[in-house]
Amino acid sequence: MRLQLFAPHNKKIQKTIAITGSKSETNRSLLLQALFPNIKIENLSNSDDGEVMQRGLAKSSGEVDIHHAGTAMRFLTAYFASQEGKQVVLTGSKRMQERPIKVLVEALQSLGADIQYEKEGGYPPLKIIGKKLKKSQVSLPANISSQYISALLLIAPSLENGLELELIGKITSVPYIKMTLALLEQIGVQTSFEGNKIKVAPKQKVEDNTLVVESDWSSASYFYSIAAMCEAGTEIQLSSYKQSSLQGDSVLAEIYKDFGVETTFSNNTILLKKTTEIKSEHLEYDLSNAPDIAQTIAVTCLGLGVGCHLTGLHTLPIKETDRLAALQIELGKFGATVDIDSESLTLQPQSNFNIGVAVDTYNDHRMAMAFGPLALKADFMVNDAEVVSKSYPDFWNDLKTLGFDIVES
Ligand SMILES: O=C(O)C1=C[C@@H](OP(=O)(O)O)[C@@H](O)[C@H](O)C1
Ligand SMILES: C=C(OP(=O)(O)O)C(=O)O
Repeated sequence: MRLQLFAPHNKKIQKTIAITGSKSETNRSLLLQALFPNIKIENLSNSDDGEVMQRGLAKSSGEVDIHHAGTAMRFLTAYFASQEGKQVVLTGSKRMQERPIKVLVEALQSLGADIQYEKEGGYPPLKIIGKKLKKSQVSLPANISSQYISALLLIAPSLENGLELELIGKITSVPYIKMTLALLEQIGVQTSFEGNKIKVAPKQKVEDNTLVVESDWSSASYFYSIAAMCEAGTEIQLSSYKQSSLQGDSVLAEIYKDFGVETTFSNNTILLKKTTEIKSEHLEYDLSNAPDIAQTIAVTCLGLGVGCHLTGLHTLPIKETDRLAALQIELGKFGATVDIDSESLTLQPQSNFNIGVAVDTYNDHRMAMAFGPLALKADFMVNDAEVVSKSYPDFWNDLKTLGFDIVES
């Protein structure tokens, strides 16, 4: 589906949007619920990634296909490996078969797991024969994806002696590891994270518990970008959010102050207010703790004619697509000058945009959603716009609610 996007007539937007639960919290909560069935979950994500996780957890044999969902791939690998009596082939989309999983597989194998590669070594699909894992100590590299670490931590309370992880190298995407530990703590599991060591105590049963998933901050990023590109006086209210979030992407509230967007928290909502015009001509952020908002920020900067230097982006080449390469190409279509290396992106400021461009999305929901707000500055098209369903199926409808004119072309 190709969509043509046009800006709202009124660029002083005043609207309210309800966003569903964080996909990261959802997929962790679902796994914990599979281990401890007396856990209840509220405000689940309605994303494809949440759905494939639910379907995967319901299976105990045959093929489990998690499509593009990185968290489902990594979390289910650990889950099935530790479930005696279950035997599956865990697979995913063509891209998922290019996303590395060796670090996690080797860590699980050293704990005693039976996992074999069905095709290329180091990559899905995986043949997993579930076993009772008896060992409780493992070391693994921490600089490639935090999802390997979260996957191990999530199954840790169900292992007879719990788990001790030693993390090697610089730890990436740290807030996601802390989110996993916080959810374990919420269900009564003892954890500690000191230096490069994480410990999780075993737990056979947990008290009845309801995990209330906060709405998705990565999804909120697109509304920050819209607010930043709108006229002063714009107010966009989003629910349901907390001031003390488990999601690292809540750093948006700080970052977007630089773009003239103030955030007010009240009664489980955030109000994004565009107060002032941006003053800087060049912005710099280290996004190693919040990699999923890199595309949003790059496009906001393009829209506002601001230059930026984004660092800490070393995980972007192994996400849904190589996001650094994809950004360089697609920002370039609007006339932008973009330099990339293996962990950073630099955008030069510019004031005119090419119009009528067709943005390619590379099976990456965030390529589509990050560019969406740019319709406030230039009419353009988005190819394969349905990709948004990976994390935010209602995205285009919510943009229409804000007054964007969106038609299929
Ligand atoms: O644990 C999680 O829920 C996630 C961790 C991050 O991945 P990396 O740790 O691979 O950067 C993030 O990009 C992804 O969208 C979700
Ligand atoms: C990187 C992402 O997802 P995952 O790794 O879970 O596929 C994302 O949603 O931006």
